[in-house]
Amino acid sequence: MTIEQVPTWHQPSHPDYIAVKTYKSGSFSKYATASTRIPAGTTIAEFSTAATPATAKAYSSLQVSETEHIELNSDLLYSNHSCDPNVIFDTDSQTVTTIKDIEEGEPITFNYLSTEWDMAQAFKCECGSKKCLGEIQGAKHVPTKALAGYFLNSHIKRLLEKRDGGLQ
Ligand SMILES: C[S@@+](CC[C@H](N)C(=O)[O-])C[C@H]1O[C@@H](n2cnc3c(N)ncnc32)[C@H](O)[C@@H]1O
Repeated sequence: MTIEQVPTWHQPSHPDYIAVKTYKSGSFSKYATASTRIPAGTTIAEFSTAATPATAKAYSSLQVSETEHIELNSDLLYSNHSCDPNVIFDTDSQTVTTIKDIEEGEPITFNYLSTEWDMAQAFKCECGSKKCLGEIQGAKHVPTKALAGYFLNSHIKRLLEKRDGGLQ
């Protein structure tokens, strides 16, 4: 298992929108929540500000192109995956935007399959959504039709097209 990253940034990094909470003991127990009610369509962060190139993909990195990964170096790291997410990480504009109204205290989640092709560390999803996809390993491991209806970043669309002709 990849070692958890010790925060090197000033916390909280995005207090206007994000409060980090802990929900269990042990590894990977932190999660980002809304520090206030956030309406749909709100850009809550620009991740280029603090991000640095990742030397290797890791549980903490975000894939931003077919070959590049970054470390976010902010509380955005604690955004968990959901198969029914409420924000998108747009790697072209390098912004995080809400796609639903999010109530104060609600987890901030995005679809890791929208950024990650073949993850360094797979996990069994605990999002609890009715449409939960189960094991999350990256878009490479998911049938194309299961990704229909999700926001996908341009590099994931290109990789799907190379794999099997794109969304069908
Ligand atoms: C970038 S971290 C997200 C923050 C993480 N919860 C933490 O405390 O560092 C990604 C890791 O969080 C866990 N994780 C994220 N979303 C999850 C989910 N829906 N179900 C189970 N584990 C999840 C997995 O261990 C994953 O490798």
